[in-house]
Amino acid sequence: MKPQSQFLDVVTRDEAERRFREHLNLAPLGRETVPLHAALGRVLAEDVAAPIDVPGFDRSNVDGFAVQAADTWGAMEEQARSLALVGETLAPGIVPRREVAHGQATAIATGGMLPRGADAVVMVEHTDAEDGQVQIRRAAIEGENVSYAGTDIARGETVLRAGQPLSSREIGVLAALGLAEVGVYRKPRVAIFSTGNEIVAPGAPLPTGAVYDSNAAIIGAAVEELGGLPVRLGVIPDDEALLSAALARGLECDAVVFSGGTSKGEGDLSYRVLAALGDPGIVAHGVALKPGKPVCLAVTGGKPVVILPGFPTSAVFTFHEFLAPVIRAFAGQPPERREHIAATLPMRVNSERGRTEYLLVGLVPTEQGVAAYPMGKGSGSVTTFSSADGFITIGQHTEIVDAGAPVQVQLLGQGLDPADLIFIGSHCVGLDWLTGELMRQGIRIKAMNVGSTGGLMAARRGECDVAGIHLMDPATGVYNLPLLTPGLDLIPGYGRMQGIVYRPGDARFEGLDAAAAIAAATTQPGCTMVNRNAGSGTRILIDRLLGSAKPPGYGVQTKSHNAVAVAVAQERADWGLAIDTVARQYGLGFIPVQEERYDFVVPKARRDRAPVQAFVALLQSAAAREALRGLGFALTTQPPLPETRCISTS
Ligand SMILES: Nc1nc2c(c(=O)[nH]1)N[C@H]1C(S)=C(S)[C@@H](COP(=O)(O)OP(=O)(O)OC[C@H]3O[C@@H](n4cnc5c(N)ncnc54)[C@H](O)[C@@H]3O)O[C@H]1N2
Ligand code: MOO
Repeated sequence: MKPQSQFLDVVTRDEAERRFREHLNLAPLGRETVPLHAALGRVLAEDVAAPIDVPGFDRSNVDGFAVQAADTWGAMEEQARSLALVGETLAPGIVPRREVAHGQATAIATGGMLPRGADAVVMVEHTDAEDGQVQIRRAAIEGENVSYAGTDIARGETVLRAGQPLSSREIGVLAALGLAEVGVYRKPRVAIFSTGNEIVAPGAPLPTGAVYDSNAAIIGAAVEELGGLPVRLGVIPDDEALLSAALARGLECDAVVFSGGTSKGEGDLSYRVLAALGDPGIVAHGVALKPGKPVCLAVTGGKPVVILPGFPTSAVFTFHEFLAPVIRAFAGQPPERREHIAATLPMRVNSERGRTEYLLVGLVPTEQGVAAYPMGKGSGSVTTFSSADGFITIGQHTEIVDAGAPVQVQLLGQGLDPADLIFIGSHCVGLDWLTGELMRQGIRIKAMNVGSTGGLMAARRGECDVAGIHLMDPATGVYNLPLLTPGLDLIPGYGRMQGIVYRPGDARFEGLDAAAAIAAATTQPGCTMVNRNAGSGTRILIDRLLGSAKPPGYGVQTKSHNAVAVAVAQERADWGLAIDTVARQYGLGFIPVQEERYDFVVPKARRDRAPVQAFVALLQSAAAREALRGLGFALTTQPPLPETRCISTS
């Protein structure tokens, strides 16, 4: 076997950033003029000084009569002052011709231009006009109901400054000044592509073993969010000539970013293509970061060129860490303001020594403050980044962060927006249906899938409203109920039939009952199983069925019903245990073994919260029961009576 080249120079995050920025000019790239209607979201490239006064004349704010205030003094309801009308009506846009002298008044509309001599306007409600006279029934003071010229914006005043992002409000100001176009920073053009023979553009069919290109979509949208213009070059196969050509096209833009093939494995060509760049070329390849270790940073002729690791979480993190601030600066956007909040880690976390680790977390408000749940699905996950609220940084010298440790969470969005109802526990498509219905009722839901045991722990700590669990007590064989502790209620859920899954037509299983199928599975040579993780209810059932037998594949411990089904469908294994709803999804054969209970644990202290009650009511509704039955779950025919529906332990 040919020796693998290793990362030659793994540097710290800060050192990588220093080297990268040393060769970049973090300033706007240039400016252009755009019409006002195209200015939304752009960044002003120049200070804007008002070319006119706004308003441009002394303006009446009401419909009424322009007067000299002194003429109205002493006027009251029962003691009106009579003024002579000058015989002109000042609608908006009319330039007054006649002066208002002592003892006179002019009819004026809201927005009308105040005539010479007048210094106040009396509202029409406080007057009566007839025969060329107006009776004033309320006194006015000088300036009453008048906006003087330039009070809103004075000519020459700097109203907006360079660097100001333009929202609808600023655009309104520019329009009020009569500006039809505005000078903004030009958007940096960022070339984006993905590499890998296995990467397929969304919309195309997905061959087995292939992966949809999520990185280019995430990065393209992020570039737009940062004020840049993505130039999408698509998916480039693992071919050095094609990659070089894509890079050359990319370098016509202001920056180039692509993902995959940086970790120096077989077929990882990306960094080799970058190695041909000079002035100065690659500045860092390998950063002591998790996720993101294989990120490769280069600069050529002042243009940043970055290879992101292929794994989506790693790609997004390293993009935001290194390239996002550069794109912002090129676009003239102000630097990002990063908000932190203090939280507590509910469970122990192990970290890799020698790498600064960014751990994505979901935040849950509790009585004691905020709990930060690790959302770790690994660097390969696409969903972690979108469902996390923030991340904590674990220093490169820390190996363990204990449960209960205080942590600082860097928020990904603006502020913490707590949900109305928090589910922590095991995932189930039945629960997906229920949460969808609750969301339609306007209830904001946060759901974290951490497994049954994690959910039960969260409920015990009072960190969730509802934990969906399916845990068998090994001593009694009873699901869920024996595991309750004081302070928890059990809301009965539904039954999920567990059974042996196999490929339809497999003569080793077809037509057998559970006992015969297990006997066949453990005696037929080469018949391979896929196991479940220790601690799961399904694993307990598997071990009961197998007794002392350990067939091939016993050591392969997947973490979900879906993973079992996929392994069997794709022929990495011949049989396993999963629930029938999942078996049906994957078109597998199914031999029923035993029903498991999927129930809901609710902390008593949260039982009376309106969203919890809405959940319980929904669960017991006829519509929900019908829908759950339709999904293949087992429900008792009669819902339990309200008094008995919740089984308490205290
Ligand atoms: N022997 C070692 N192997 C690996 C190391 C290591 O140090 N030694 N580092 C690991 C780390 S850390 C990471 S991160 C990954 C990154 O590897 P690459 O940048 O070379 O990425 P690929 O191998 O091309 O892909 C990884 C993974 O991501 C999927 N992928 C790629 N592009 C996309 C895309 N555009 N959209 C969605 N998913 C994508 C790809 O199919 C792979 O599954 O390397 C480790 N290995
Ligand atoms: O850096 Mo990799 O991103 O640990 O998975």
